[in-house]
Amino acid sequence: MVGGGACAVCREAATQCCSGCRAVFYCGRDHQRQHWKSHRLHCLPHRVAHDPRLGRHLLATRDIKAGEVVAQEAPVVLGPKVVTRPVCVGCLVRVSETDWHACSGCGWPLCGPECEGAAAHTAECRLMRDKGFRANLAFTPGKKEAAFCAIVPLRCLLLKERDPAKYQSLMAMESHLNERRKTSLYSVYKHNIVGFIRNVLQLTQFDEETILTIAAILDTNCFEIRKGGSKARGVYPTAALMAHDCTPNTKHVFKGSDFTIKIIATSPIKKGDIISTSYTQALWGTIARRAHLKMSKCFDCVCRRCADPTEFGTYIGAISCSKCKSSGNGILDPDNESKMISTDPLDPAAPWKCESCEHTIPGRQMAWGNDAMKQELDAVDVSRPEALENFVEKYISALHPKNSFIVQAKYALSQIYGNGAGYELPELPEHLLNRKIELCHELLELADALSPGMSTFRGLLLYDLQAAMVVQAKRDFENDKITKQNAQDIMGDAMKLLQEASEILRQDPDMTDELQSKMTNLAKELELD
Ligand SMILES: C[S@@+](CC[C@H](N)C(=O)[O-])C[C@H]1O[C@@H](n2cnc3c(N)ncnc32)[C@H](O)[C@@H]1O
Repeated sequence: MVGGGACAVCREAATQCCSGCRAVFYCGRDHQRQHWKSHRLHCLPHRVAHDPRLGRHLLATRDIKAGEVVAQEAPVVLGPKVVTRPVCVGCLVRVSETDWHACSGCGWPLCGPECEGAAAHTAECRLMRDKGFRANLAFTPGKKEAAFCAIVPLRCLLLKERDPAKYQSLMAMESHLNERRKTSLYSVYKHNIVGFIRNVLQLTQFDEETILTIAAILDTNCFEIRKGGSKARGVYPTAALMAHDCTPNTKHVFKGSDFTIKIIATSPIKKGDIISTSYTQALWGTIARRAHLKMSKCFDCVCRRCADPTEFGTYIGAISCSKCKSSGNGILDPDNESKMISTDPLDPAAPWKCESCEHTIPGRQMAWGNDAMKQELDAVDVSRPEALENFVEKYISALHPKNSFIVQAKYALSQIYGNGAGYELPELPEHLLNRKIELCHELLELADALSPGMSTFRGLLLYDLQAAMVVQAKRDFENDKITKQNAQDIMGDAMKLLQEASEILRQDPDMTDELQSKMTNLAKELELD
């Protein structure tokens, strides 16, 4: 029981609350029973808890099944990311760098005149017009821009008058401003965000501290939104309370034009368990994930995956042991699978040691090596499969086939083969079709360990794999390589994968139509004329 409120039925002062959500109060059992019929539709299975390490977080108030909706809410504020390719400030869809509509009121990019009156944009547009400010922007094709960084902080500040309750709920969020203030990013924010709001728009009623606090609240709490052609960020007060875990038990999707977030359990969550999300990338090794979480969210992750030097047996952060690979006479043994792992993954300074010999590497050296590999992979043109294949070939022996950098390149390849322009499944040559299937199997094995259950990552891989299997089976049958029975067996297996993928992805609005038509087509193809 937390605090008190008004009884949901009679509005009298009440101290008993619903044990499911703890958000609704009752004066007694009769009114609680009476209210249950309507409340059960809204009673979500979480409550807010607090602990010294996590701060506020969400706990399950009952057992939750995989696939169940845990929470759903509209954003309190929405807008472009800090650094982004140009987007429409009305509906947040990507716009072409060279062909966009300048808002007649303030000059900011819109996708077209129809977004001139977009609700998200009207208040700031009026303000800029009143202040005589007009944005004069030019964008370079393919380049991300920092010009949009002040839009969301401005929208937050404008809430103070337009919707004080929302402003208060925003200002109550964690900011980590003291840690962030010392960073070079916040020196840039002082110039770009504080300068724009206080000097350009003359909103001098907001001091530097308030503006930077808002920027820090956004950096700590925003969800990155990717939906259809839109890329944006938004604050969702309940969803933002979810703690991070590198193997989270939820995923989220965004629905509708208001980008409502829907949080869905990816694995069964027991009553009393922490409801978690991931603030980082599943395919990064522990060094990269922990450094990213420290820099972007100001904490040291100590989750089960981070604490396990093998990362659940995947060895995704490990590298091959160079001593075991070279047999002493200068000849490399490509089949030697000995790996170096951290002696204490929660301590970045701890040495790394081979599992089979006494060879060690200082922790700092591993961190530098990771930075160097990251730079090398970032420099690869990910739209060119040959460049990615060269990267894999160059490093697969020194790293190992399931090392994070190799796996990231393999994931990019699995996306291009079968989906990229010029690499669509029906036209894919046999060797690339085989490669696609091999990559999907390898990545699925990793997903089973690192993003298990109903994660979007697993769902998309299952979906991709079945599509490739169907094309391969049809081709092999047409070329008399397999019998009709063999082909139908493979298609039957593909149908099972598609059913699982559909179960996982059915809540994703971007996938619903495609899944339905795939199921219908595959059911027809099972006939094989
Ligand atoms: C999006 S907020 C979550 C809500 C926050 N705990 C609060 O009290 O407002 C993110 C912050 O929560 C804390 N946090 C979340 N997950 C954590 C974890 N696994 N370990 C330590 N701190 C965590 C960190 O302070 C992080 O910057």
